Amino acid sequence: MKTLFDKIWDAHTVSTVQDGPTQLYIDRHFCHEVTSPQAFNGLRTRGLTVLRPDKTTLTADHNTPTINQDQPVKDPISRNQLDTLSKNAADFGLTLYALGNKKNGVVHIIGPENGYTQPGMTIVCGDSHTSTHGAFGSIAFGIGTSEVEMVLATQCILQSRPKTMRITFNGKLNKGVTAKDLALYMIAQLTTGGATGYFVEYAGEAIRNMSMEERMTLCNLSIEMGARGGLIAPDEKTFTYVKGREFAPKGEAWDKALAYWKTLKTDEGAKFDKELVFEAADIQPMITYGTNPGMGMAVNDSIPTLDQIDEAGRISFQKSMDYMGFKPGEKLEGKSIDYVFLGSCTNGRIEDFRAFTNFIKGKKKAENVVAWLVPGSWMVEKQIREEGLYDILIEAGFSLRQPGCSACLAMNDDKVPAGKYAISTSNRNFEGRQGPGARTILAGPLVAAAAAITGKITDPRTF
Ligand SMILES: CC(C)[C@H](C(=O)O)[C@@H](O)C(=O)O
Ligand code: SF4
Repeated sequence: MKTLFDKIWDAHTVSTVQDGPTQLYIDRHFCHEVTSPQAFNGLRTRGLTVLRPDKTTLTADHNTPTINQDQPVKDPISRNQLDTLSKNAADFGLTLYALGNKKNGVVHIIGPENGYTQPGMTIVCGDSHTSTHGAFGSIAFGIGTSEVEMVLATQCILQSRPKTMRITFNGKLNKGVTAKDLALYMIAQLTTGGATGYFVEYAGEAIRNMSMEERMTLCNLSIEMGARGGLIAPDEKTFTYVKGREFAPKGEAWDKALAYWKTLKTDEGAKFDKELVFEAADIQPMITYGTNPGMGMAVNDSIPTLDQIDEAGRISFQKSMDYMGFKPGEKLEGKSIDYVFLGSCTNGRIEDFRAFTNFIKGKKKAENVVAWLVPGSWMVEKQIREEGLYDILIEAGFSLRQPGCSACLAMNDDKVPAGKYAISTSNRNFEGRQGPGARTILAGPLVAAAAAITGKITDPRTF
C-alpha cells in the first residue's frame, strides 16, 4: 500500500545513499532568468553540457516589463538578466520562450498550458512556487541554483525523502469562496511553518470539485506553509486538461500514458506521516492583515488582539501591525485601498480573469484605485481577448497589461509606492515584496474585484 507521493518518488529513484539522500531522476526542468545564470556559468567552468536539452525549458518572466514589451528593456539590471538567459539558451541549445515569444509567460503558467506538465512526473525549477505543477499529480518542487546546475548536468538531483501529509477538505465550498480563500484559510490554520518537512497530498470532495486552475492555485501556495510541495491525484479533469496540448503525448503514447496515469492515486489504507481534515463549509472569503501569508482572516473578521497572540510572538506581531498601519483587534472591511493586482502564478490564469471580469461586468472601477491586471502568459492574454473579457474590462475602466511576474515581486517597474495598500492576488505579503514600504493584502480574485469597484476592502458576497 503506497501513497501517490511514494509511487512517483519510487518510480524515479535511481539510487539511494544508505541513511542519506535519494538520487532522483527529473522528467522536466524549467529555468528562468533569476536563478539560472550562476548554474550555466558553473557548467562553463567545468566544461560540461546540458545532458537532456529536450527536458529543459526556459522562460523569461521575473524581470519583464508589462508594457511596451516590443521595445528594448530600459532597466539595465533586468536587461542584463534577460540577455544572459538568451545567451545561455543559445550556447547550450535550449528552448527559450523569451520576451515577445507567443509562449512566453510566468514559468508555472506556461508549463501546464503547453502540456509540459503531466501526471506522474518529477518536475523542478529554481523557484519555490514550482509546487504549482503538483496539481497534475506530479512531484514538483523548487530547487536552489547549485541544484539547477546539478540537474542541467545530470538530469538527476540528490534529495532527502520528505515526510508525507494528507489534508482532506470535506464537503462543498460556500458560494463566493475560491481556491485562494481555501489556501489562505489552510495557511492561517497551519501557520507558515506548519508543513515544514512534508510533501502534502490534497484530498476530499472540495478538492475533487476544483477545476485544474483552482488546483494549481492551491498547490502553488503549499510552499507558503513550509511544505516541500503539494499534489493532487489526477482524474478525468486532469486528463481532459492535458489532452491535445502541444507537448502532451499523442496517439499510442497518449493511451499508454493514460493507462499509467490512472494508477496514480493513494492506495486505500496507505499511511501518511500526518493527516489533517477541514470542513469546506467553515471557509469564508479571506484576506491577510499582516506580513506573512499565515496572517489571514475572513474578510469580515477582526485582526487578533494582542492577548490572543502567544507572548513570544507579540513583538513581531506588533512590528507587522506597524508596517501595515493596522491596529490589533481592528476590523478591515471598509478600509480604503490604493492598488489592485490581479496576476502571478497564483491567480494569473484564465479562470481568474473570468472570475474577476464576471464580477466587475457592468460596474465601474473606483477612481482612487490603480488596477494592474497582468495575465500570467500570452496564451492567457489571447484567451482574454478571444472570450470578450477584454472589452468588458475596458468598458468598466480597466486596462490590461502584458504578461510576467510583475507586481508579485516588483522586480520590474510595477512597484506599489511606500505606504500604499494593495489588494493582491499573489502569494507573498512580506515587507517590501511589492516595492519598498508597500503594504500587501493577499486575497482571491473575487475580493480583488470587489475592492477594485468600491475602492475599499469589501466582502464580495455583499454585492
Ligand atoms: C526569484 C525566485 C527565486 C523566487 C522564488 O523562488 O520564489 C520568486 O519567484 C518569488 O516568488 O519570490
Ligand atoms: S509570479 Fe510571483 S511567485 Fe510566481 S514565480 Fe513569479 S515572482 Fe515567483
